[in-house]
Amino acid sequence: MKDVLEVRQVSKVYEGQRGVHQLDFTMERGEIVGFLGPNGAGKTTTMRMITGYLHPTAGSVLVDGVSVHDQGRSVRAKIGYLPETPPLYPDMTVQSYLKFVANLRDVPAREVKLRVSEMVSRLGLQGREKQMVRGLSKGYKQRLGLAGAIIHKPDLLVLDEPTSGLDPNQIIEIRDLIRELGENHTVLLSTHILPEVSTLCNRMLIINQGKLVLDGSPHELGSAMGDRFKVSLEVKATEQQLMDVLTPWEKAHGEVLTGSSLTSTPTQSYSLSAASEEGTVSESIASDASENAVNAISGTTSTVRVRLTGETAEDFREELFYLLSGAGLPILEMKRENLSLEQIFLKLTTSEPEAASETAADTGTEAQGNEHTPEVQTASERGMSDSDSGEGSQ
Ligand SMILES: Nc1ncnc2c1ncn2[C@@H]1O[C@H](COP(=O)(O)OP(=O)(O)OP(=O)(O)O)[C@@H](O)[C@H]1O
Repeated sequence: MKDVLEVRQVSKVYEGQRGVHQLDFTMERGEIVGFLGPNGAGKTTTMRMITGYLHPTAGSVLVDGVSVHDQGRSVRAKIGYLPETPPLYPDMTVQSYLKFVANLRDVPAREVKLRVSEMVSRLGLQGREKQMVRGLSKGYKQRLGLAGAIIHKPDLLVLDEPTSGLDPNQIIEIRDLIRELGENHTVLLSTHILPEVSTLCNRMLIINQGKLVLDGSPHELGSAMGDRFKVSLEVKATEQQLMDVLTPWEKAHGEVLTGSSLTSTPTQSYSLSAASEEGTVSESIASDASENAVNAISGTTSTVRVRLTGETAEDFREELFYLLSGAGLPILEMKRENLSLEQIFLKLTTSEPEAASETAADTGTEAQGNEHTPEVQTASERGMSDSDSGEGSQ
């Protein structure tokens, strides 16, 4: 499929200060791409260069194969842009503003009336045509801004934080609108709201300190970053009973436990280490035979907590459920522990500049193995590593 947008080795330097550095990505027709990054990462700079409002210091931006900066006006007709603060005129009515933008965007004179009424109904502005812009709520101003951004039927829609400052109801409305717009447009959308990316976008780009550090699908990010499937488990069993069942499970995944120490000592933490780095192992076992851990099996049982890591990102919870229930060991709790989008974002954007660039280079802006991703432990990982630190401690 032909790329609607090509961003080729684009850099922007502001008075000696780096805005963005050698950005390189493309967008296919019909994609809704989330553009994420911390404050000052370079999102607005990138969007302004894509839409032709800012000249890159180096590199080029092509829309439908034509350079935005060489072919100016004709290419800009293919682009719709909603800046973070839409350029609305408070003293115009909704209708007169839309007419004004239609003329500005070279909509043929005979089509303007029809196009304005199309926008009014598409963006849910019916009944407000004669209302002054200044009297509109923020949500309706955003709708009007969106109407202005698409009135000339652009191929590519660039939205800079379109839901920023809206209340939760307005956010839902605007997201629904963006989803609808995505049916007919290719959309690049910057946001600080991570769940917005999961619900709206089929792909996301993360930028940090002016460099692209990740390009991938929000749903496959974890596995693309080498995040293997993890669960924590609380089982009503003795450790011996549990490991009788789990050791074959580990072996089936090609792993062998070494140096395991599963002696039951109430309220003490244990660690198991894997035979290899790639280990599919129960990484940490904490036995908590406090008064809450009622002995129930054979009169000698406590509850055992265990954390299992699969070899891959494949979900093994169902298999585990049948395995343990078949062995008569009740699962009291099973919790997935994979990286959330927030944790992935933090991993990629709390790195040092050079680490960030290495990550981009390593991934080729495609997420791959996590060998070079910065080591930022999550709170739960930190918790686990505390107990892990005395490997095999008893
Ligand atoms: N006109 C300018 N002159 C000088 N430096 C600028 C200018 N505009 C942006 N910058 C710098 O370029 C970098 C990227 O800024 P940009 O506004 O693109 O980031 P952003 O990701 O959009 O941030 P935010 O999420 O806060 O809107 C920042 O270091 C910023 O200070």
